[in-house]
Order: sequence, then structure tokens, then C-alpha cells
Amino acid sequence: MTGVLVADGDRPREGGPGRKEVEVAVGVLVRGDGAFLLTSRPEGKVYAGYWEFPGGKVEAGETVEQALRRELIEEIGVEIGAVHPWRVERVDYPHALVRLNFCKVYEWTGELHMHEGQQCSWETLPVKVQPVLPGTVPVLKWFAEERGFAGATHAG
Ligand SMILES: Nc1nc2c([nH]c(=O)n2[C@@H]2O[C@H](COP(=O)(O)OP(=O)(O)OP(=O)(O)O)[C@@H](O)[C@H]2O)c(=O)[nH]1
Repeated sequence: MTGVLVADGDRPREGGPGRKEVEVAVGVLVRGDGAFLLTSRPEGKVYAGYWEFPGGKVEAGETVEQALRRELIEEIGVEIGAVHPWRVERVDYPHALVRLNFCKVYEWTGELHMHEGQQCSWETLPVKVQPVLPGTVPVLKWFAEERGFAGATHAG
């Protein structure tokens, strides 16, 4: 990871002048009944306790799809089937400039196991869990558009 590291509290910050975009692979697991999986960010990470879609940073030499397959095994213990790239969203956080590659996934094998002490919840609109990570909010809006859902997509 290149970028300027700035000591800040208990965690270094990625970014600074000329900060590099961090590619992130994000999995939107959708069940047959339309429910989608949200997970909470584990303790020790930025935005701990916020709800998001599972995924993580793309490592050097990996494609988004490869990163997604690896992250979902590592984080939630499932092996995913076909990956359907959906939308890309750029979010400028104080801690990083991220490029979120949201991919829909309809098939997976294995039981859900939260390997990082997260919580998980199958959700429909409006989502019940909160707080929702800022980078997750647009996805809820895309779902609302797709599903003809009117009203607030989440609390807060
Ligand atoms: N996984 C995930 N990350 C998201 C979402 N929305 C969003 O803004 N992000 C941001 O994308 C980045 C993903 O990094 P991460 O911390 O989950 O990645 P990672 O598992 O590789 O973690 P690590 O390398 O810090 O241990 C974070 O800055 C996170 O705030 C989302 O829906 N899912």
C-alpha cells in the first residue's frame, strides 16, 4: 500500500497529498427471497460497529473478483459462485479514498461464519440495523430504485 502514513490515534491514516485510491471488492449477497446480507465492521477497524456489505481491499496482483472470493472466505466463510459486477462508487473518507466495486452474488456454498467477530443480518428495505456505513447508503438507494421502494432506506 503506497500513500502517506500519518500517525493518528491508534491507527495510521492512509492518504494525504496525492492520496491513492484504494480498490475495494464488495459482495452484495442476495437470497432467493430478495434479502441481502449486511455485516457489522469488527472492533479495531475504522468505523467499527457500522453496517456494510462484506468485502475488503484488493491486494496487489488480484482482480476484483479474486479479491472478493478471498475476502468472503476469510470474513464470512462462504465460497461464492458467479460474481456479477453491479456499480462502482468512489468515497472520500478522512482515512482513505476508496473505490468500491459492488458485485452481486446469488450463489454460494458453506454456512455463514463470522470469522472476525462481526454480526450479520439478512435485510430488506428499510434496513433495521444501524448505523449504516456512509459508503453503503448509495447501495440501499440502488436497491430502492430497482425494487420500486419509496421512503427512507435506513434509520438515521
Ligand atoms: N467491505 C466494505 N467496505 C466498505 C463498504 N463501504 C465502504 O465505504 N467501505 C470502505 O472500504 C474500505 C474497505 O476496507 P476494509 O477495512 O473492509 O478492508 P480489509 O478487510 O481489506 O481490511 P484491512 O486491510 O484494513 O484489515 C474501508 O475504508 C471501508 O470503510 C462496504 O459496503 N463494504
